[in-house]
Amino acid sequence: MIKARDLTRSFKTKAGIVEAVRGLSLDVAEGELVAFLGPNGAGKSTSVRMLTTLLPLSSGQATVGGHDVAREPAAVRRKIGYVGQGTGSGPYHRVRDELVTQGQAQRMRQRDARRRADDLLGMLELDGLADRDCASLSGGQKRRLDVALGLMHTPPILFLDEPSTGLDPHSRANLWEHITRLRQHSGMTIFLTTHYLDEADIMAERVMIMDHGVMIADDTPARLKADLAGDTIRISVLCEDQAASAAEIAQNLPGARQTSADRRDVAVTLPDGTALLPEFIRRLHDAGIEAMTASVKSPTLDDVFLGLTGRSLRETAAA
Ligand SMILES: Nc1ncnc2c1ncn2[C@@H]1O[C@H](COP(=O)(O)OP(=O)(O)OP(=O)(O)O)[C@@H](O)[C@H]1O
Repeated sequence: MIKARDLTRSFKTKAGIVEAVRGLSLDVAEGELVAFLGPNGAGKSTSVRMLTTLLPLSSGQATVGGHDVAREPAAVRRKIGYVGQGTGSGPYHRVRDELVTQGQAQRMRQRDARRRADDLLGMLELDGLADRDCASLSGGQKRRLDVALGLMHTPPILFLDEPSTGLDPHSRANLWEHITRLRQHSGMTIFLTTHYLDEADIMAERVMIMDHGVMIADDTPARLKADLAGDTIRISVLCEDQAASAAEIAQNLPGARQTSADRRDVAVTLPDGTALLPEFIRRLHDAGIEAMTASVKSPTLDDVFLGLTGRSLRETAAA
């Protein structure tokens, strides 16, 4: 559904050339939900803007919905819905009118646009708000209207650029409930950029991570976490002088990657912590060391980014 090969995009600025995207290649199959992650300035929006025909490519090639983004931009636009960060509705228009106007801009007949608007209002639970001014909607309702606007022409591919930024956790969950339901209903392909790592982890079947204009990882969240981060077992021992021996035992566990000892606490990162914890406790016991506390922590996508770059995505985003 989406295919890109060696996409590049640079910008001329007063300070020199900014290479925002440097040789991006990706494939997204029909019906997939893919999340695009990366710190600020990684090149995500530039990539999405190229794929959605909003920005010309510097070089490379991309097809979306079977059409070349550079040579057939109008055909691409018919195949995609785009919900950007600042997309939106005119504040003084009524919700249903806004949808119908959008449909007509997409060359739908008025009758079809009205019917589609009513369907989407129902699916996104906005039907009670059809006659309200857009300006009076809550943040969550507004985002659902943005999604409805992007879907008026029934596109098979939906680009969502940070759809839930600024929403409270309840509204985020609610938006995702609706997007999931729409997807089950229509089998849409969804390309999502988000700053919320938990959102990407839970919602996406595949995660692509960008950094400094290049793709540095592309896999399912589960495989990324198992291959690039791993579980962390933490134990505490009775006294500080046992910690170094405990760390040595930890380092010899199958697949152990990284161990650390801090006073009475020892941590080890390895592929399957839950399965290896009893073995670790047994080896400690054989060496005359008792674990006073023990826990296993599953990795997050932030641990994956940290493993790849040595930086935390959360902290980079906050900075
Ligand atoms: N029109 C432009 N002119 C000059 N530089 C630009 C322009 N658009 C983007 N850039 C630069 O290109 C790089 C990538 O920006 P981009 O917006 O694609 O990153 P991003 O990953 O989407 O970041 P964010 O998460 O903050 O939205 C940044 O260094 C940015 O400053």
